[in-house]
Amino acid sequence: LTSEMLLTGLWKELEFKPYNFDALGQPPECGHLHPLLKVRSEFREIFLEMGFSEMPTNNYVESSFWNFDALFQPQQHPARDAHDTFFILSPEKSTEFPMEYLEKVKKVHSEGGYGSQGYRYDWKIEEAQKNLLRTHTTAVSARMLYKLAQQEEFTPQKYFSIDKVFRNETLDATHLAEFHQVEGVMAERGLGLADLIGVLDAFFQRLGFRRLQFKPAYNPYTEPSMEIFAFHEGLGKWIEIGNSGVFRPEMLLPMGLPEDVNVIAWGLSLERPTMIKYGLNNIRDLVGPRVDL
Ligand SMILES: COC[C@@H]1[C@H](c2ccc(C#Cc3ccccc3)cc2)[C@@H]2CN(C(=O)Nc3ccc(OC4CC4)cc3)C[C@@H](O)[C@@H](O)CN12
Repeated sequence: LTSEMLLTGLWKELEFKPYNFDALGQPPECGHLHPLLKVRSEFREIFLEMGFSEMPTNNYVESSFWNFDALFQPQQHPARDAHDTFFILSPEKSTEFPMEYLEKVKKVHSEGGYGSQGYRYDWKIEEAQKNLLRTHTTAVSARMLYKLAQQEEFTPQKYFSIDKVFRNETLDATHLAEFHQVEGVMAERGLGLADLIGVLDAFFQRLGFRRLQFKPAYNPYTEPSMEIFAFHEGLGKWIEIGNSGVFRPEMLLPMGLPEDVNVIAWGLSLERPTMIKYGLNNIRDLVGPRVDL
Protein backbone atom coordinates (compact mmCIF):
# COMPACT_ATOMS: atom_id res chain seq x y z
CA LEU A 1 0.00 0.00 0.00
CA THR A 2 1.68 3.25 -1.16
CA SER A 3 0.70 6.91 -0.92
CA GLU A 4 0.28 6.92 -4.73
CA MET A 5 -2.28 4.06 -4.52
CA LEU A 6 -4.16 6.07 -1.87
CA LEU A 7 -4.01 9.34 -3.89
CA THR A 8 -5.09 7.78 -7.22
CA GLY A 9 -7.67 5.47 -5.64
CA LEU A 10 -5.86 2.49 -7.19
CA TRP A 11 -6.02 0.71 -3.80
CA LYS A 12 -9.72 -0.01 -4.43
CA GLU A 13 -8.85 -2.42 -7.26
CA LEU A 14 -6.13 -4.33 -5.42
CA GLU A 15 -6.17 -7.37 -3.06
CA PHE A 16 -4.37 -6.92 0.28
CA LYS A 17 -3.51 -9.71 2.80
CA PRO A 18 -5.30 -9.35 6.18
CA TYR A 19 -3.52 -6.98 8.62
CA ASN A 20 -1.49 -8.96 11.19
CA PHE A 21 -2.13 -7.18 14.46
CA ASP A 22 0.18 -9.61 16.28
CA ALA A 23 3.19 -8.64 14.18
CA LEU A 24 5.98 -7.21 16.42
CA GLY A 25 6.96 -3.59 15.74
CA GLN A 26 10.48 -2.57 14.73
CA PRO A 27 12.78 -2.89 17.80
CA PRO A 28 13.40 0.68 19.06
CA GLU A 29 17.05 1.67 18.52
CA CYS A 30 17.13 3.92 21.55
CA GLY A 31 16.73 3.25 25.29
CA HIS A 32 19.06 1.47 27.75
CA LEU A 33 18.88 0.50 31.40
CA HIS A 34 20.80 2.99 33.55
CA PRO A 35 24.11 1.44 34.75
CA LEU A 36 22.99 1.84 38.40
CA LEU A 37 19.80 -0.10 37.67
CA LYS A 38 21.79 -2.83 35.90
CA VAL A 39 24.10 -3.24 38.91
CA ARG A 40 21.08 -3.10 41.24
CA SER A 41 19.54 -6.04 39.34
CA GLU A 42 22.81 -7.96 39.64
CA PHE A 43 22.88 -7.40 43.42
CA ARG A 44 19.20 -8.33 43.67
CA GLU A 45 19.86 -11.59 41.81
CA ILE A 46 22.73 -12.46 44.17
CA PHE A 47 20.58 -11.86 47.26
CA LEU A 48 17.62 -13.79 45.83
CA GLU A 49 19.76 -16.81 44.91
CA MET A 50 21.14 -16.73 48.48
CA GLY A 51 17.57 -16.98 49.80
CA PHE A 52 17.16 -13.35 50.96
CA SER A 53 13.84 -11.54 50.63
CA GLU A 54 13.57 -7.83 49.78
CA MET A 55 12.52 -5.30 52.44
CA PRO A 56 9.94 -2.58 51.63
CA THR A 57 12.05 0.58 51.32
CA ASN A 58 9.50 2.89 49.68
CA ASN A 59 9.69 5.60 52.34
CA TYR A 60 12.49 8.12 51.94
CA VAL A 61 11.07 10.12 54.86
CA GLU A 62 11.68 8.41 58.19
CA SER A 63 11.36 9.38 61.87
CA SER A 64 14.52 9.90 63.95
CA PHE A 65 13.09 7.15 66.16
CA TRP A 66 13.45 4.42 63.54
CA ASN A 67 16.53 5.94 61.89
CA PHE A 68 18.51 6.45 65.09
CA ASP A 69 16.83 5.74 68.48
CA ALA A 70 15.72 2.17 67.60
CA LEU A 71 19.34 1.52 66.60
CA PHE A 72 20.58 2.61 70.04
CA GLN A 73 22.18 5.68 68.47
CA PRO A 74 22.22 8.38 71.19
CA GLN A 75 20.33 11.64 70.62
CA GLN A 76 23.50 13.73 70.94
CA HIS A 77 25.41 11.65 68.36
CA PRO A 78 27.00 13.96 65.75
CA ALA A 79 25.38 12.00 62.89
CA ARG A 80 22.04 13.38 64.18
CA ASP A 81 23.10 16.99 63.62
CA ALA A 82 21.61 19.00 60.78
CA HIS A 83 25.05 19.21 59.18
CA ASP A 84 24.95 15.43 58.66
CA THR A 85 21.23 14.78 58.33
CA PHE A 86 18.43 16.31 56.22
CA PHE A 87 15.60 17.04 58.65
CA ILE A 88 12.14 17.60 57.13
CA LEU A 89 10.20 20.84 57.73
CA SER A 90 6.82 19.42 56.75
CA PRO A 91 5.64 17.05 58.08
CA GLU A 92 8.09 18.07 60.79
CA LYS A 93 7.41 15.17 63.13
CA SER A 94 5.98 11.66 63.45
CA THR A 95 3.75 10.87 66.43
CA GLU A 96 2.64 7.27 65.78
CA PHE A 97 5.00 4.83 67.50
CA PRO A 98 4.49 1.47 69.27
CA MET A 99 4.50 3.16 72.73
CA GLU A 100 5.42 0.06 74.77
CA TYR A 101 8.48 -0.42 72.55
CA LEU A 102 9.27 3.32 72.59
CA GLU A 103 9.33 3.24 76.40
CA LYS A 104 11.84 0.37 76.31
CA VAL A 105 14.03 2.29 73.84
CA LYS A 106 13.85 5.37 76.08
CA LYS A 107 14.86 3.27 79.09
CA VAL A 108 17.80 1.51 77.42
CA HIS A 109 19.15 4.89 76.24
CA SER A 110 18.65 6.75 79.53
CA GLU A 111 19.09 4.11 82.24
CA GLY A 112 20.46 1.05 80.43
CA GLY A 113 19.13 -2.48 80.82
CA TYR A 114 19.68 -5.94 79.35
CA GLY A 115 23.15 -5.92 80.93
CA SER A 116 24.02 -2.51 79.41
CA GLN A 117 24.63 0.68 81.37
CA GLY A 118 23.03 2.69 78.55
CA TYR A 119 24.10 6.27 77.74
CA ARG A 120 22.62 7.85 80.89
CA TYR A 121 21.13 11.00 79.39
CA ASP A 122 17.68 12.58 79.43
CA TRP A 123 16.13 10.91 76.35
CA LYS A 124 13.51 13.19 74.75
CA ILE A 125 10.59 11.99 72.64
CA GLU A 126 10.62 15.31 70.75
CA GLU A 127 14.05 14.37 69.37
CA ALA A 128 12.79 10.92 68.29
CA GLN A 129 9.74 12.47 66.57
CA LYS A 130 11.81 14.61 64.17
CA ASN A 131 11.29 13.54 60.56
CA LEU A 132 14.28 13.24 58.24
CA LEU A 133 15.42 11.78 54.94
CA ARG A 134 16.71 8.37 56.04
CA THR A 135 20.49 8.33 56.38
CA HIS A 136 20.68 4.55 55.96
CA THR A 137 18.42 1.65 55.02
CA THR A 138 19.22 0.19 58.45
CA ALA A 139 16.14 2.18 59.54
CA VAL A 140 14.07 -0.21 57.41
CA SER A 141 15.96 -3.20 58.86
CA ALA A 142 15.00 -1.94 62.35
CA ARG A 143 11.31 -1.80 61.34
CA MET A 144 11.50 -5.32 59.88
CA LEU A 145 13.25 -6.75 62.96
CA TYR A 146 10.66 -5.12 65.26
CA LYS A 147 7.89 -6.67 63.15
CA LEU A 148 9.68 -10.05 63.31
CA ALA A 149 9.86 -9.78 67.11
CA GLN A 150 6.04 -9.36 67.26
CA GLN A 151 5.52 -12.81 65.71
CA GLU A 152 4.22 -15.51 68.10
CA GLU A 153 7.05 -17.87 67.16
CA PHE A 154 10.52 -16.61 66.04
CA THR A 155 11.51 -17.87 62.59
CA PRO A 156 14.98 -17.28 61.08
CA GLN A 157 14.99 -14.57 58.40
CA LYS A 158 17.24 -13.25 55.65
CA TYR A 159 16.39 -9.74 54.42
CA PHE A 160 17.98 -7.37 51.91
CA SER A 161 17.39 -3.85 50.64
CA ILE A 162 18.85 -1.68 47.87
CA ASP A 163 17.59 1.88 47.91
CA LYS A 164 18.39 5.57 48.24
CA VAL A 165 19.72 7.13 51.43
CA PHE A 166 20.51 10.80 52.08
CA ARG A 167 23.39 12.44 53.95
CA ASN A 168 24.06 16.17 54.29
CA GLU A 169 27.71 15.81 53.38
CA THR A 170 30.25 17.82 51.43
CA LEU A 171 29.94 16.87 47.80
CA ASP A 172 33.02 15.73 45.90
CA ALA A 173 33.98 13.54 42.92
CA THR A 174 32.80 10.39 44.66
CA HIS A 175 30.26 11.62 47.20
CA LEU A 176 26.81 13.07 46.63
CA ALA A 177 24.14 13.97 49.16
CA GLU A 178 22.30 10.82 48.15
CA PHE A 179 23.46 7.34 47.26
CA HIS A 180 22.01 3.83 47.12
CA GLN A 181 22.76 1.61 50.08
CA VAL A 182 22.87 -2.16 49.63
CA GLU A 183 22.15 -3.99 52.90
CA GLY A 184 21.94 -7.64 53.95
CA VAL A 185 20.49 -8.78 57.29
CA MET A 186 20.35 -12.28 58.83
CA ALA A 187 18.42 -13.14 62.01
CA GLU A 188 18.94 -16.59 63.56
CA ARG A 189 19.54 -18.19 66.96
CA GLY A 190 23.24 -18.40 67.90
CA LEU A 191 24.73 -16.39 64.97
CA GLY A 192 28.17 -14.87 65.54
CA LEU A 193 31.13 -13.22 63.86
CA ALA A 194 32.13 -16.45 62.11
CA ASP A 195 28.70 -16.61 60.44
CA LEU A 196 29.06 -12.96 59.39
CA ILE A 197 32.49 -13.63 57.84
CA GLY A 198 31.07 -16.72 56.11
CA VAL A 199 28.09 -14.94 54.57
CA LEU A 200 30.28 -11.99 53.50
CA ASP A 201 32.64 -14.45 51.82
CA ALA A 202 29.73 -16.13 50.00
CA PHE A 203 28.20 -12.77 48.99
CA PHE A 204 31.35 -11.04 47.76
CA GLN A 205 32.59 -14.19 45.99
CA ARG A 206 29.55 -13.82 43.76
CA LEU A 207 30.87 -10.32 42.98
CA GLY A 208 34.17 -11.80 41.85
CA PHE A 209 36.15 -11.12 45.06
CA ARG A 210 38.18 -14.13 46.19
CA ARG A 211 40.17 -12.66 49.07
CA LEU A 212 38.59 -10.57 51.82
CA GLN A 213 40.23 -8.80 54.76
CA PHE A 214 38.42 -7.44 57.79
CA LYS A 215 39.37 -4.49 59.98
CA PRO A 216 37.78 -3.73 63.37
CA ALA A 217 35.47 -0.71 63.09
CA TYR A 218 32.79 1.12 65.09
CA ASN A 219 29.08 1.57 64.45
CA PRO A 220 26.70 2.77 67.21
CA TYR A 221 24.37 -0.14 66.49
CA THR A 222 26.73 -3.05 65.92
CA GLU A 223 29.32 -4.67 68.18
CA PRO A 224 31.64 -6.06 66.94
CA SER A 225 31.83 -4.16 63.65
CA MET A 226 34.16 -4.71 60.71
CA GLU A 227 35.20 -2.79 57.64
CA ILE A 228 35.47 -5.12 54.67
CA PHE A 229 38.34 -4.97 52.15
CA ALA A 230 38.95 -6.99 48.99
CA PHE A 231 41.80 -7.27 46.54
CA HIS A 232 40.51 -5.93 43.22
CA GLU A 233 42.40 -7.77 40.43
CA GLY A 234 41.52 -5.13 37.80
CA LEU A 235 42.73 -2.20 39.91
CA GLY A 236 45.59 -4.32 41.33
CA LYS A 237 44.97 -3.06 44.86
CA TRP A 238 43.00 -3.62 48.06
CA ILE A 239 39.79 -1.55 48.16
CA GLU A 240 37.20 -0.96 50.85
CA ILE A 241 34.01 -2.75 49.82
CA GLY A 242 31.72 -2.22 52.78
CA ASN A 243 31.01 -2.31 56.50
CA SER A 244 29.33 -4.91 58.72
CA GLY A 245 28.58 -6.04 62.24
CA VAL A 246 26.46 -7.83 64.82
CA PHE A 247 23.49 -5.74 66.02
CA ARG A 248 23.81 -4.86 69.70
CA PRO A 249 21.51 -6.41 72.36
CA GLU A 250 20.50 -2.83 73.32
CA MET A 251 18.93 -2.65 69.85
CA LEU A 252 17.41 -6.14 69.62
CA LEU A 253 16.15 -6.89 73.13
CA PRO A 254 13.88 -3.81 73.52
CA MET A 255 12.16 -5.04 70.31
CA GLY A 256 11.31 -8.29 72.10
CA LEU A 257 13.49 -10.68 70.08
CA PRO A 258 14.45 -13.83 72.05
CA GLU A 259 17.76 -13.43 73.92
CA ASP A 260 19.51 -16.17 71.91
CA VAL A 261 18.59 -14.59 68.55
CA ASN A 262 21.48 -12.70 66.95
CA VAL A 263 21.33 -10.48 63.88
CA ILE A 264 24.29 -9.95 61.58
CA ALA A 265 24.27 -7.34 58.82
CA TRP A 266 26.42 -5.64 56.25
CA GLY A 267 26.22 -2.73 53.85
CA LEU A 268 27.84 -1.29 50.78
CA SER A 269 26.87 1.23 48.14
CA LEU A 270 25.62 0.79 44.59
CA GLU A 271 27.53 3.76 43.19
CA ARG A 272 31.05 2.64 44.08
CA PRO A 273 30.86 -0.80 42.38
CA THR A 274 29.08 0.76 39.39
CA MET A 275 31.76 3.42 38.99
CA ILE A 276 34.49 0.79 39.18
CA LYS A 277 32.65 -1.57 36.79
CA TYR A 278 32.24 1.23 34.19
CA GLY A 279 35.63 2.84 34.86
CA LEU A 280 34.16 6.17 36.02
CA ASN A 281 36.16 8.52 38.28
CA ASN A 282 33.53 11.14 38.84
CA ILE A 283 30.14 10.20 40.26
CA ARG A 284 28.58 12.94 38.11
CA ASP A 285 29.36 10.81 35.05
CA LEU A 286 26.94 8.33 36.60
CA VAL A 287 24.10 10.57 37.72
CA GLY A 288 24.47 13.66 35.56
CA PRO A 289 26.10 17.07 36.15
CA ARG A 290 23.45 18.51 38.43
CA VAL A 291 21.93 16.41 41.17
CA ASP A 292 19.58 18.66 43.14
CA LEU A 293 17.91 17.20 46.13
C1 LIG B 1 29.19 7.48 53.50
O1 LIG B 1 29.62 6.55 52.52
C2 LIG B 1 29.45 5.24 52.91
C3 LIG B 1 29.68 4.48 51.66
C4 LIG B 1 29.00 3.19 51.42
C5 LIG B 1 28.54 2.42 52.58
C6 LIG B 1 29.33 2.19 53.69
C7 LIG B 1 28.82 1.42 54.75
C8 LIG B 1 27.53 0.90 54.67
C9 LIG B 1 27.03 0.10 55.73
C10 LIG B 1 26.62 -0.57 56.59
C11 LIG B 1 26.12 -1.42 57.64
C12 LIG B 1 26.97 -1.80 58.67
C13 LIG B 1 26.49 -2.62 59.68
C14 LIG B 1 25.15 -3.06 59.66
C15 LIG B 1 24.32 -2.66 58.62
C16 LIG B 1 24.78 -1.84 57.61
C17 LIG B 1 26.74 1.15 53.54
C18 LIG B 1 27.25 1.90 52.50
C19 LIG B 1 30.31 2.76 50.76
C20 LIG B 1 30.82 1.42 51.01
N1 LIG B 1 31.91 1.10 50.09
C21 LIG B 1 31.64 0.43 48.91
O2 LIG B 1 30.49 0.25 48.55
N2 LIG B 1 32.73 -0.02 48.22
C22 LIG B 1 32.66 -0.96 47.15
C23 LIG B 1 31.69 -1.95 47.12
C24 LIG B 1 31.67 -2.89 46.09
C25 LIG B 1 32.63 -2.83 45.09
O3 LIG B 1 32.53 -3.79 44.09
C26 LIG B 1 33.48 -3.90 43.05
C27 LIG B 1 33.59 -3.44 41.84
C28 LIG B 1 33.03 -4.84 41.98
C29 LIG B 1 33.62 -1.85 45.11
C30 LIG B 1 33.63 -0.89 46.15
C31 LIG B 1 33.24 1.42 50.59
C32 LIG B 1 33.72 2.80 50.21
O4 LIG B 1 33.28 3.15 48.92
C33 LIG B 1 33.34 3.91 51.18
O5 LIG B 1 34.32 4.91 51.01
C34 LIG B 1 32.01 4.55 50.92
N3 LIG B 1 30.98 3.83 51.51
